[in-house]
Amino acid sequence: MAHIGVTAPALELAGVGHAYRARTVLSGIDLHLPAGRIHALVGPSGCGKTTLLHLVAGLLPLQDGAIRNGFARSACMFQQPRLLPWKSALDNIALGLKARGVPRAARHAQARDQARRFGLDDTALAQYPQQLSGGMQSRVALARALVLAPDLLLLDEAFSALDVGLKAELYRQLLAEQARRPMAVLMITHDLMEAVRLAHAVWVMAPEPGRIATGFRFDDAPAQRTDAQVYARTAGLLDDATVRACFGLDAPAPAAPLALAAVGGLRC
Ligand SMILES: Nc1ncnc2c1ncn2[C@@H]1O[C@H](COP(=O)(O)OP(=O)(O)OP(=O)(O)O)[C@@H](O)[C@H]1O
Repeated sequence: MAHIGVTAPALELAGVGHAYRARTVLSGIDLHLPAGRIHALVGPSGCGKTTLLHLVAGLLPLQDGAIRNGFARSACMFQQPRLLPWKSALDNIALGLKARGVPRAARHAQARDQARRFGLDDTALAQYPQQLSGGMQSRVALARALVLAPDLLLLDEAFSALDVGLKAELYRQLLAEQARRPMAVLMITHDLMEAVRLAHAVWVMAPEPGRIATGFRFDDAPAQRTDAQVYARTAGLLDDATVRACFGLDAPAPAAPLALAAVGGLRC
């Protein structure tokens, strides 16, 4: 893997591309994610978001460009909780700690601690994944990622299968965790509003081949954002001609375009 010369902990992508056989699905992706920031990559289905995240996570070999992950500890959460069915919720949360060689009593104590912050009590922790609701399984999956105290968290459509109430709860928990212990988060989603709610920067991808078409910065703390701000900013993004083109939407109505800057957004 090629290296890029930077010193501060950051995730750096330069000119990253990928092809499946002869088909190029990603081209020329540049990204700089510093510590303590949340960046969202949004784009239509099939534009290569998961491929990009898998390249960052090292789950796919790098073909083109350079990726430098300057963070010491990374963790991932996927759309499917991917829990081990033969292990209790507690053991699932403690799995990564076990892989790191943390002794049983210590890893269970850390896992319990993390689980409590996510509203998982001892009864839930003793259960096996198939005994838990989908929402509980997602909490276990997020706790399993965060118990590792990652300084880079990769989220692949982690919340997209959840109902609105549970989404809001996991958003709160993620942001509370970030306030407690700042980490960089790279999340991919096709939900523009989720990106606007959680991220400091939203990068919008165009398809065929997948590439970053435009980006927006929101400098306020995600945890402080009100619903009204999130709705207004999402509407502002949806008013942008480049964003609309990326999602295959018609051109915006000519009347009264919403100035994104008026609701605290800046084009990157
Ligand atoms: N293993 C593979 N072999 C061949 N083509 C693949 C493979 N994985 C993904 N693709 C194709 O590459 C393109 C990008 O897929 P990818 O899953 O990265 O997109 P995505 O933006 O995450 O999509 P979605 O939002 O629907 O999950 C798609 O056209 C997909 O069909």
